[in-house]
Amino acid sequence: MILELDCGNSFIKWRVLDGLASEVVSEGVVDSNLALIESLRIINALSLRNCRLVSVRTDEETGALIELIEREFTIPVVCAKSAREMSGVRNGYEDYERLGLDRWLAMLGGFHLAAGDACLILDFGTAVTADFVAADGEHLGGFICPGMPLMRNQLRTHTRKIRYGDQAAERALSSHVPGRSTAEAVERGCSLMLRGFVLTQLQLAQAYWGENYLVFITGGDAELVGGVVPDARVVPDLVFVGLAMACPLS
Ligand SMILES: Nc1ncnc2c1ncn2[C@@H]1O[C@H](COP(=O)(O)OP(=O)(O)O)[C@@H](O)[C@H]1O
Ligand SMILES: CC(C)(COP(=O)(O)O)[C@@H](O)C(=O)NCCC(=O)O
Ligand SMILES: [K+]
Repeated sequence: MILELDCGNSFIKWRVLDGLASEVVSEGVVDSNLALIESLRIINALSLRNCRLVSVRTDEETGALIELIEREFTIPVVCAKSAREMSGVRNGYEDYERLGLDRWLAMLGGFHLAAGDACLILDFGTAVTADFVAADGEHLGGFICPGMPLMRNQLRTHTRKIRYGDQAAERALSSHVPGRSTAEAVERGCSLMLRGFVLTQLQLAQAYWGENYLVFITGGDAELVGGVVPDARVVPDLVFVGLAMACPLS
């Protein structure tokens, strides 16, 4: 079995594949290294052989997680690395190592799934990112802005009176009409910012490629922009698609 990890700024997304890497045996989202180990320990008949991971955390944090996994399961761990070019995609950053590895892998996955079309890849996590990959594999660049958790927390941290609970937040997003409570006003306001961001990305993609492009949406908060792009492909495991391409296990 293969353990796959996508270590974002807030959460670790994990999944266990069968020996042939063809089926997902188990998967989850955790907020710490220890929670990850606990989630894995309770899987019946777990027999890990390899681990591959991608991380946007510091080298120290990533190193500590790798050590923990090696110690706990005695398996080799491979880590996705930056590249100037891979699987037909050319990294568009001036300094290619600065491009977030989760973005890079989502691009590899998206370009692969697009099978020759240009693509716009949108990732809704702690941060929100947009990346443009032309049909010839050229990465034109992208955008980074705060995601829902950051926008919400900034408002809470820098105002005195924006305070509300998780349940009110959840209820607030049942519609996008002007809010009549703080929770509704903030949740709907931030959600509309994300939706507006998406529409702007679509305009740009259209200016580049007309109608000839695909939109991929991924990340834990992907559902916040559900319906904004009717033709988009929502691919929750897009980073894992790219991870398998960047870290093949023989
Ligand atoms: N099972 C889950 N556990 C935690 N967060 C989740 C879960 N499912 C969806 N989310 C949403 O995902 C968001 C985080 O997205 P994610 O892509 O995991 O971020 P990152 O990669 O930056 O850690 C949270 O704001 C939360 O709303
Ligand atoms: C943009 C990101 C913070 C997104 O991280 P996430 O929200 O998925 O945790 C991450 O890809 C990152 O740290 N990138 C490095 C900076 C860059 O891509 O230019
Ligand atoms: K991510």
